[in-house]
Amino acid sequence: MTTNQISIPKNKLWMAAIKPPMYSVAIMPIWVGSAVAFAETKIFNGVIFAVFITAAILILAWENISNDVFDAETGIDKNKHHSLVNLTGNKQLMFWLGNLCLGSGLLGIIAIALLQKDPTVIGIILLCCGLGYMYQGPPFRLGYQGLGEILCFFAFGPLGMTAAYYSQTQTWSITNLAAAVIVGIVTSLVLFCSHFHQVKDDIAAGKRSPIVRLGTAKGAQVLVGFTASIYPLSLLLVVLGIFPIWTLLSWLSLPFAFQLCRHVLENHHLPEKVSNCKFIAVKVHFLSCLLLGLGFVIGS
Ligand SMILES: C/C(=C\COP(=O)(O)OP(=O)(O)O)CCC[C@H](C)CCC[C@H](C)CCCC(C)C
Ligand SMILES: O=C(O)C1=CC(=O)c2ccccc2C1=O
Repeated sequence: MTTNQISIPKNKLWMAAIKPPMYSVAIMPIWVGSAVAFAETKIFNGVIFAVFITAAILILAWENISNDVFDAETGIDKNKHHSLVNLTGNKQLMFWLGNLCLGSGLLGIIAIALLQKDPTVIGIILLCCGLGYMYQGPPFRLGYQGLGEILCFFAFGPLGMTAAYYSQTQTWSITNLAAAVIVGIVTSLVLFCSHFHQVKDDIAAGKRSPIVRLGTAKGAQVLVGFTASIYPLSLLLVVLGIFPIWTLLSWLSLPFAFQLCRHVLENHHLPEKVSNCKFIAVKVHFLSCLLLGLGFVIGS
């Protein structure tokens, strides 16, 4: 532990460990999927929406708590003072707390399936949880091979949003899948950003994150490409008549997208400066998804 790190107040470490802003990534697929469902069918069940959002938050809490548990086993988090395992010194407790969150989240999903008299949503969410486990759990640990962003895209994009749409309508939708591509990309951007400041620890632990593979300079260019892609993509979907014109409201997130790209292009090689880029990416994600969903509701 360096002197610098010792001086971080405990409450700040706890906030960094719990990562409250990150939970918007669990909420947005449910919001956008339900908004597309409302736009297409005029169906909205508030109880199912509220239960699904609570369940998604609990499932993401499991993902994050178990991430600290599994990372404690590989040693990659030995310098991460805001790891829940390092903060509590009790890996077993964290393991069971994570499982409690997963169990409670899945109970919410089961409740939705019972209300619908249809197990489809359970199947889709179990698939998402499977991807979440494969990201970090043995023997897979696919995140260590740089495959996390692909898993993330499918879990929060096509799968998560299909589950949300289905939970409202018990049908499927191509428009929802098109919106899921945007939500999936912007969620994976958050994960991609989280690697820039961790290159040294990742290499030491044998984790070949996308930034370890590409290098920080190329990684910054890839980030700009993917960030920029969501805006013309949404425009194209409007021009093709698949999205209502109001979905272009999501372009109001552009100032944060510019801030993100500029910040990472300038600081990709400076861990202490680039470390906050994940939270700028969360702002891009939050605003673009919030407004995308709103565009569907207003345009319906
Ligand atoms: C735990 C995640 C990232 C943290 O990664 P990392 O190990 O680099 O972090 P630290 O440096 O802080 O240690 C996120 C991983 C996301 C995963 C690929 C997919 C998760 C799927 C969810 C379980 C499904 C939720 C879906 C929802 C819509 C119901
Ligand atoms: O702690 C993190 O870095 C992340 C946590 C998390 O739950 C998540 C979910 C979806 C995309 C990215 C991330 C993280 O980066």
